[in-house]
Amino acid sequence: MLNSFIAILGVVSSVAVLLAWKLLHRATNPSGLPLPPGPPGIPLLGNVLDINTAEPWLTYTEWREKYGEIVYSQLLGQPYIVINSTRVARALLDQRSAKYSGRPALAIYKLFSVDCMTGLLGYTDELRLHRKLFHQTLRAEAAAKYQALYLRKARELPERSDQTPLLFFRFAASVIMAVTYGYETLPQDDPYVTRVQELINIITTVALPERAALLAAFPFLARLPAWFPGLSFKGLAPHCRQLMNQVKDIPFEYTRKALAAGTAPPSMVAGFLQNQMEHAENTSGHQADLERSMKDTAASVFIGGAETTSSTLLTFILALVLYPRVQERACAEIDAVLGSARLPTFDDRSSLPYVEAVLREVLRWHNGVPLGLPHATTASDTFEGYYIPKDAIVIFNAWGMSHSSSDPDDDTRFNPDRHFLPDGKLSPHTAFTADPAFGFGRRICPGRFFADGSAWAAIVTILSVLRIAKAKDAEGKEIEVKPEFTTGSAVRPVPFRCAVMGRSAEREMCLQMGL
Ligand code: HEM
Repeated sequence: MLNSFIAILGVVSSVAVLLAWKLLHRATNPSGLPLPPGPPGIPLLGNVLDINTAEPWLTYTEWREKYGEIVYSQLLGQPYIVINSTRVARALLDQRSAKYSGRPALAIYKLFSVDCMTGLLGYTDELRLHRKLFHQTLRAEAAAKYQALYLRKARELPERSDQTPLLFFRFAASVIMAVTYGYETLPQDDPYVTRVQELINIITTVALPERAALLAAFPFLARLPAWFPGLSFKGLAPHCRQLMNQVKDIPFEYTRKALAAGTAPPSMVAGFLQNQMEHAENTSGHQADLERSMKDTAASVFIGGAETTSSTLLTFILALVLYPRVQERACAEIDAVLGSARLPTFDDRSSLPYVEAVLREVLRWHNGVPLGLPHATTASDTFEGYYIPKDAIVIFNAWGMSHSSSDPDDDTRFNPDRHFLPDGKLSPHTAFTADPAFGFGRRICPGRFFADGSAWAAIVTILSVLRIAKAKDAEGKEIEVKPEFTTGSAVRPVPFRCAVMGRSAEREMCLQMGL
């Protein structure tokens, strides 16, 4: 339906938009330099029909073979620059971040009221304020303060291991809720967690890039009713707006009340509110604005962190099922360092390099946001003889960057050994928080240190206490599992069966006794 609708609109408006685009393009390319190479496309639609919409990163990786590390394409008149190598991403997104840190202002975000989220803001003062608030709580040294919390929550995982994959979302959500609002989530059916989960489902399945491109090319569509052919997805917008408000307001008010009652533990929001109260006379003029920004930032922590962390952990379990030798080696390393009667802590981290390599490999093998979030140019630029227009959407193909060796079979293999140098030391170049999966420049993921600590705590605890294997059918035959992932802008393994068994009675005892 969406494709046919695009086609109809395309025929009607192609000539006008094509001419307008060409005029605009000529006017903004005074240098006469060529655009980066890319697929030819057809009038108006551009390259819409060339892209594998389920797994666009595969199309972009193919384009790398044909056109190179930087590719120009066009969707419905909107210029897209695809960056296919870390070399070019560092040169443009890191080193020229002043021009490459915008985000596309897409009508679909406004329609669903998610345009206030940090990840979707343009490079504005508001964004800088959000990032400052993030930095106070989530920078490397601050995130390290939560290690005890990560471990406490991770140690609840084995007890409830029959409930994967929901379990991992709840784990991520409960750590994030504690850090952001000082709120302890319920083990099941927590009302806040359920709302965020629903909101994330809507955002990741409805706000698809091709829909965004459609609304960007034809803004009037945002005003047409949801019964209009091809626009049924708009029917979810009112519910999404309502959810968004609840996700921002309810936990915020929880922390405010807890603070007033003197029962609030330290958290991002409690710290902010305390600071507001202490400096009320300085902030009175813009107190309401500041509070709105804090609400948006806090909700962005949850929305940005919960799904990404939980999909990372599900991918880890999938890797354990598919690569039992990796699991054996990681467990052997843990047993050799810990002995049998204690659980790992962050003090053990540097003595567990293979576990570290497993964590890095999870992100390299299949990260949950294969194309990251799109950047946008805020000024035109030239790079290696090519012209890059202003207001171009710039996509970095993080998946392609970690699948770029000369041996594609090796790229698709889960192999933690690739993170070791020949002398047996971990490579300094593949640190978890430096992975292209976290993005680049001024928009790099501010939650990466948090993700690093919480994911490490979860995987080392699971490896210490549990053994994950293929599930068996009624006849005792192993059920085969394929490494398949969902599609959309945020992905996770498709549901798969696995067997979860205890592997150390002594460590389980430690868990039960809270040691
Ligand atoms: C493995 C887990 C994670 C992955 C793979 C991931 C990935 C990303 C990526 C690719 C971006 C966009 C970067 C760019 O535009 O260059 C991003 C942005 C963001 N992430 Fe993460 N992230 C993860 C965990 C987290 C966590 C745990 C949090 C919060 C605690 C978080 C909060 C955010 C926010 C707020 C942004 C928007 C930043 C901005 O637009 O300036 N992320 N993340």
